[in-house]
Amino acid sequence: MENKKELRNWLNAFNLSHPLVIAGPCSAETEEQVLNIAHQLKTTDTTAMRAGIWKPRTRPGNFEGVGALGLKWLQRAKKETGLMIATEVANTHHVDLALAHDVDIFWVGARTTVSPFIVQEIADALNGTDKIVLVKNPVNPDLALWLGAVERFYEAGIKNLGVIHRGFSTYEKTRYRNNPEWQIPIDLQNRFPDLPLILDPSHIAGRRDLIFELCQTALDLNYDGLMIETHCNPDKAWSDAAQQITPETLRIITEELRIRSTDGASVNFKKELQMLRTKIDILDQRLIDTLGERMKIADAIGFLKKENNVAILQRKRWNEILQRMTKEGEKNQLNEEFTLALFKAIHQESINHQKKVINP
Ligand SMILES: O=C(O)C(=O)C[C@]1(C(=O)O)C=C[C@@H](O)C=C1
Repeated sequence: MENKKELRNWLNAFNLSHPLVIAGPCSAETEEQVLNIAHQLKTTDTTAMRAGIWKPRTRPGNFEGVGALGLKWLQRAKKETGLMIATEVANTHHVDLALAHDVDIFWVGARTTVSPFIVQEIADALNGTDKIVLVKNPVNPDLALWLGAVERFYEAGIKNLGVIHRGFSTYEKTRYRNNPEWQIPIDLQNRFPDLPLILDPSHIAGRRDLIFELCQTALDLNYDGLMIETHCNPDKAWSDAAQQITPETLRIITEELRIRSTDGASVNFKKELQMLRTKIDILDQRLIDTLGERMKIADAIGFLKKENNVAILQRKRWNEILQRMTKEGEKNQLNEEFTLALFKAIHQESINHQKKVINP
């Protein structure tokens, strides 16, 4: 699969003056709930209503979705409001039922994207349709697996494709339910700049107070759309209550978001930007030269260790460096996590250099 302008055709056809908004409850619960939310969303920027019909839950015993019955409610919501309808499919049975109920947008969840077998089956079941298929990132931070799933749909003849960034599982507790790892969707954009990219802030945040800032970051990174969980009574939602917002909050959020242009048009902006980028280029060059010099010293230490039969890893020294550098980092307004990650990478490279010296 190669990047091409046509990948955006389905999105361009909407002719929107704002990012695409897909909104709706985590789960369809009752017909009344679905219709109530649909009518409220109709007066917002929403193009498509989402609702989970089959819910993949981490543990058994939780609410697992209303099943096919909910598709009838979605169909009615579509008829009454004109909104498109979107749901998650996780097997071919779901696909058949969603097709039979005229669902417009099919998304593949993070737990499905990890399985090439299931993705292939779903892709084959959708073959020959003109449905929009959105592929969520896999639970693990693996861009190749994510793009591989997209490619399976592409090869199966589905041309209306997009991706949804919903964050990545981590064992460590962070402020997010799923870590955004922004670098991964940025890499994805570099490879497929025309593949529509949608943010799912609800699953990244896991809590509603982070939704706005996540959406703004996405727009600052040129995302094409947002999929936001929206409920008429979020606190009483049957699943993921903490991360859902009301349609009214959705309206406020979309009104307050600042949409950026991909490049500034004014001559002054371009001049100023060029000047600042030149400064960055100079500093980047200095950084890389400095790192090169540091590795030459690591090589020299490697030779010394070899002659004296001393181990590469020197924990005491390494911890001293880490401590000193995180303090220095803070003085320079550098986030501790960043400084640690940077120096861990430098240390690893230094060890790699010494390994080559000691065991050539
Ligand atoms: O000080 C050393 O012994 C080194 O080899 C240098 C260095 C480093 O890159 O700073 C590399 C490996 C050790 O674990 C500690 C520090």
